[in-house]
This record gives sequence, C-alpha cells and structure tokens, in this order.
Amino acid sequence: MSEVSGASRTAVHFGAGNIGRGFVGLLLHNAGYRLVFADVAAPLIDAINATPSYTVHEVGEGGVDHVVDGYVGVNSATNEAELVDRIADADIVTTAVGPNILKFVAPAIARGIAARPAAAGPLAVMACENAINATDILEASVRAAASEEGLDDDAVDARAVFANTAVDRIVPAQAPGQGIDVRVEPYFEWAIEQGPFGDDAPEIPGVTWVDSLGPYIERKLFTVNTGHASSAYFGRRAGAEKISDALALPEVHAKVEAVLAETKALLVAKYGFAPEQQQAYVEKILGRFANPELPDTVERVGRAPLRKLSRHERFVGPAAELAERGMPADALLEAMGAALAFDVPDDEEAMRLQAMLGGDSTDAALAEELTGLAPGHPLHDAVVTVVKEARAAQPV
Ligand SMILES: NC(=O)c1ccc[n+]([C@@H]2O[C@H](COP(=O)([O-])OP(=O)(O)OC[C@H]3O[C@@H](n4cnc5c(N)ncnc54)[C@H](O)[C@@H]3O)[C@@H](O)[C@H]2O)c1
Ligand SMILES: O=P(O)(O)OC[C@@H](O)[C@@H](O)[C@H](O)[C@H](O)CO
Repeated sequence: MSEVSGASRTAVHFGAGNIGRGFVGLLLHNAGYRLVFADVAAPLIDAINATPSYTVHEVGEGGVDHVVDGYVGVNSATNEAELVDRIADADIVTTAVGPNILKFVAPAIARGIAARPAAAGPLAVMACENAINATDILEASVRAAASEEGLDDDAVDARAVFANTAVDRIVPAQAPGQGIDVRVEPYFEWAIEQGPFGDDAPEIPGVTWVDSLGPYIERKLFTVNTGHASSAYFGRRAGAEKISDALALPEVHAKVEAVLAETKALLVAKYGFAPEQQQAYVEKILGRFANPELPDTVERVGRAPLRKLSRHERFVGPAAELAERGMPADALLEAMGAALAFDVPDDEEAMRLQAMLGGDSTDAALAEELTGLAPGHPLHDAVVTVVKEARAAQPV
C-alpha cells in the first residue's frame, strides 16, 4: 500500500478492474487525488495493497507509460466500516463496476454521505459505466439508502453532487502474471456534465466538461459500443478470437460498417451532428478497434449479451428509434441475430440467453422479454423474426 501523505484531496473509486485502474484511477491520480480503490475481489485488493505503484502501458501508436502511486485498497465486501469512513472524508466517489452492480455499492455511499462532517464540502458522485445516465441510476439507489439512514433529499443535496459521465477508453482483460499493471489504448475521453457543479467542478485534467451529456453518451454508446459489440458477435460467429482479427475479416468489417451507417443516420437526424464529422468519428473508432497491439477479445467485448440486448442499450436503443422514424435498421437486426448466437460457457448471461432460446416461451414473448419491445412497436415483428431464426440455428 502506498498512500500519498501530501495529497490533500481523496477519491474513492469502486471497481479496481480494467477501466478503474487503467483510466479513472489514472486520471484522478494525475489530478493529484489520493486514491482509495474499493472492490469485492479479495486477491485484487491484496495485490493493490502489496504493490506501491503500478504502470498503465498505453499500447499502439503514440502510447506511453504512466506510473500510478498513492493509493490504498479496501475490501468493500468485508470492510464496510473503513469504506464508510473513507467516503465520509473524500472529495470524489467514482464507480466502474458495471451498471447492474450500482445498486450494491449505493448503501456504502449513502452511509458515507450520512457520516460526512457538516463542514465538509459536497461529495462529487460520478458513475463511469457504459450506460445512459448511469449516475442517475446510482443516485436513485443512494437516495433510497440515505433515507434509511435518516437523510431526506434536502440533506443529500447539501452533502453530495451527482453528475452523469461518459467514459471512453478500450481497456482489455489483462493477461495473467503482470500484477496490477494495465495495458490500455492511447485514446481516451471522459465527458462529465458541468451543470450539477455550477462553478465548483473538480479540477481533473483531461476531462471534457459538457453542458448536455445526452448527445455525448448516445454518440459514444451507439458508435463505439454498438460497433464494438457488433465486431465481437459477427467476429465470434466467423471464428475470430481477437477484436482486431475480427475486423481484419472483410465480411465482418463490412457488416460493422453497415451497422455504424445506421447509427450514424440516427445520430445525424436526432442531434444534428454533421455527417462528415460523424463519419470521421466512425473511422477513428474502427481504427481503434483494429489496433493489433491491443489484446482485446470477442469474449470480453461481447460479455453480458442480455444487458447488451436490453431496451435502452447499444442495439435495441438505436434500432427502435430508427424504426420509430421509419428509417432502416436491418444491419442492427442482423447484429442482434449474431448476439443471440453468443454462447460463451464462462459468461453467465450468455448461458442464460441460450437457455431462454431453448425454452418453451413463444418467439413473440421471448422477443419482448429480451428487448422490452411490446407488440405494436414498429421493430417488434422484425425482432420476433430474428429470435425465430436464432432458435432454428441453435445446435440440437
Ligand atoms: N474496459 C473498458 O474498455 C471499459 C471502457 C469504458 C467503460 N467501461 C465500463 O466500466 C465498467 C467496468 O468495466 P471493466 O472493464 O473495468 O470491468 P472489470 O470486470 O475489469 O472491473 C469491474 C470491477 O468491479 C468489481 N466489482 C464487482 N462488484 C463490485 C461491488 N459490489 N463493489 C465493488 N467492486 C465490485 C469487480 O471485482 C471488478 O474488479 C463497466 O460498466 C464497463 O462497461 C469499460
Ligand atoms: O463494457 P461493456 O461490456 O459495456 O462493453 C464492452 C466494450 O465495448 C467496452 O468495454 C469498451 O471497451 C469501452 O466502452 C470503450 O470505451
């Protein structure tokens, strides 16, 4: 463990995994924060506390190394009392645990807020997850837990500020044997909404402060993550293991381009992005996926297919809006079909998905269960067809 004694500000970060160590932790460290990594993985917390510094290796063109020190790890499953004390004293709380885990970290944040000394300034709370308005989801759970601690909404407002963010940096699963070092791509973007902070936003070099996060997060999720997931699902079906190998297959590349042409049409129509600017963004992203030095796999990028196929996520979100506008979504539907074939044994959601496909519910009921699209929605019938085809293709 190696806490920086001189640092006067502290950030507690939930989730000491890939993006936690390789991006959010790095930027907060560079901003001069003493870091507290909170995680439920005991071996990871032990390794963090046994290692005085770690290196973030940027791989690919222009990549450099960054050393992070001045941190401590807290096991949030077994040591809530220390965690609550740390949050009570902190300036910032961030998360990168996965959108479905936010409800589990909320109670400790609420208790930390409740234990804050009256004179402490408000705690900045920012979820850094791939989900639209993830901080709003976290905030709702924190407020519910805070009310159990006797804090009403006014008391929470006096002690905490919640801001939505969009984070973009590809951080693959890390190879065993490299300790807590992390390999990442050189590119990054961390957009945070300015409004909740007024003139008192925390100073974090590298952050892009924005007035309205909606266009940023949708552009990121429906371009980077839609394209990434499409590469994973089409790539896996074509036998590729790495994302860069998947994109090197001309038929996969063409399918991913077709998907991104559809989301581009939506983003241009919805937010008025200049078509040539969005195209440049798409091409930059395809170049990032193709980075051969990034050991990123179709299994990591395709992980949790039930989450990725859900109503407001990277496939159904844009496809539903396209259909509502009378615009085509055929390539997105094809990608959803490829997602339904994702049957990685170690992926709990993939196994649940395969069991659902093999189950007794009708195609229409299963389509609605998976995507949240009710009969009558302009995309519903096409999704039922995709489900029917996926069932027919399931191995017997
Ligand atoms: N890796 C990327 O390229 C990337 C980029 C942008 C955003 N994200 C988003 O960041 C989030 C994390 O992704 P990741 O790739 O770092 O995953 P990861 O699996 O590497 O890290 C998640 C960490 O959260 C920990 N965790 C799980 N439950 C917890 C709990 N209740 N309390 C505290 N810690 C808990 C896990 O032990 C793990 O260490 C996801 O929402 C992901 O979409 C990832
Ligand atoms: O983290 P997920 O499972 O939502 O999505 C997998 C990848 O697409 C994702 O982690 C990207 O690498 C990241 O969003 C890039 O900014």
